[in-house]
Amino acid sequence: MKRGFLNNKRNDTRVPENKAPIQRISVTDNAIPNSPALAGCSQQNADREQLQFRFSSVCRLYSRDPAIVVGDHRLPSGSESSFLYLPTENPTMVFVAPLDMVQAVAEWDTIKHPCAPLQNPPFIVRSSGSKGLGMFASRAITRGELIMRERPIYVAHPSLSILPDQKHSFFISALAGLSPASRNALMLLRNAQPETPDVGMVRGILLTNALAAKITHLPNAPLFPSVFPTICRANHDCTPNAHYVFCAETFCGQLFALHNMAQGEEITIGYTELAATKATRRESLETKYHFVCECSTCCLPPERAAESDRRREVIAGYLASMKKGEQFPTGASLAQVKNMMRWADEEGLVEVASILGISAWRLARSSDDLLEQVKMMVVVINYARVLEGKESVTFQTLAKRMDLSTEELGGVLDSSTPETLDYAYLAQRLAPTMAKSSR
Ligand SMILES: C[S@@+](CC[C@H](N)C(=O)[O-])C[C@H]1O[C@@H](n2cnc3c(N)ncnc32)[C@H](O)[C@@H]1O
Repeated sequence: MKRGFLNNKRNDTRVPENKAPIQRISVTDNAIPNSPALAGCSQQNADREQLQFRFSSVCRLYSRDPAIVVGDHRLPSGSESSFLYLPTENPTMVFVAPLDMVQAVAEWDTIKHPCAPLQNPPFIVRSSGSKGLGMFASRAITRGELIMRERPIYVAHPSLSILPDQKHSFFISALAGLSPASRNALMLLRNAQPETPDVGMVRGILLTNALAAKITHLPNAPLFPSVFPTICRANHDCTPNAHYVFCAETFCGQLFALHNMAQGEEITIGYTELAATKATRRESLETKYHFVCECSTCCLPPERAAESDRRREVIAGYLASMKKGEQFPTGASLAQVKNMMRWADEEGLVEVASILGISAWRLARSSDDLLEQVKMMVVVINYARVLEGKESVTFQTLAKRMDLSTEELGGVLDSSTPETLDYAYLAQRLAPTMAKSSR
């Protein structure tokens, strides 16, 4: 048991001054939402059934609409953690963070309303053999198509998602105010983590399934580990055919198709850095997710595997030098980056190719080569459409920079072979905008 856990005499149950227009209620100990969530829920197996989802006895209701509960200061996180349940009538999501962040998110009106479910999403969830469950295309899917969009069930500040799981006390309180349906969905997810004193069942589920959410509305916020009931069923592949991206505007996780898929094909995402050798990828997957990857890239014949490793390693080196804050490493040439983009494309690594595309675009801009700038801009905008969809802020911002009418932009994007585009015409059309943006 954590030393001093029971002897903690701290009775200061004050919460910071409420700046937000949140309907704060008078704070009394044990005043927790009268949620059906307290009733406990049926679980996948006996262990899971034994968990009783109750707020810790000194969690306090801070606001009823939206429902915010200030965590018991004796919980492992200390007094900082708060739980925001949204929407209030049927809480399908809990947002776990320090109170000021919870308040900021609670003020953000759009997330109080559930996102509209996709009509007839093109997949089913079924067994994928030794991998457990997986997502499979229920019809042909086209590159760039939105496969799934859904709200997370659990979103936590990273400092609160790495807490030790002794007796599950923190997580049990965090999940207590969720609707039984949401809590069940979370508890039914796979737990691939070996049990240790610090990694119990709930934390194991979170570690196995969490995907990153970039909450752009919170300035300088880190990436929030987030758990989704369906998207988290997607298995890993070192050449995935789908891309997960979080949309802060709708507060939804989204899955986009990176390649055309046939009916019955498994829908996969990348859990780890894909611009890396097979040995590095496998080591990372084994450490974090406890499986040995046997995807088709990991099972290539030796010669092709060596070539794939060589390409991915060169790209990894380039990306690593970019991460040091450079737009492109000193001495990088456009031809070199375009060659790596071709490799990434041939490897089927769309996200990697798009990052290289941005670097190539910047190199073209620095060289004042208008035609190359336009070519790279078209490449980058096409990748943005495939990876994040036309509604995304990334795509919209890039489209704005193209300064084309919707019709012209449509022509640029719908061209199945960008090589046949009339770049000279485009360069002429875009010259004034380019001149402005490089100033
Ligand atoms: C987020 S879950 C994916 C969905 C999971 N298969 C299920 O049944 O819900 C991640 C876990 O699925 C399994 N998994 C995912 N991709 C795999 C792969 N390529 N090979 C083997 N197991 C995999 C591993 O146990 C991993 O820790």
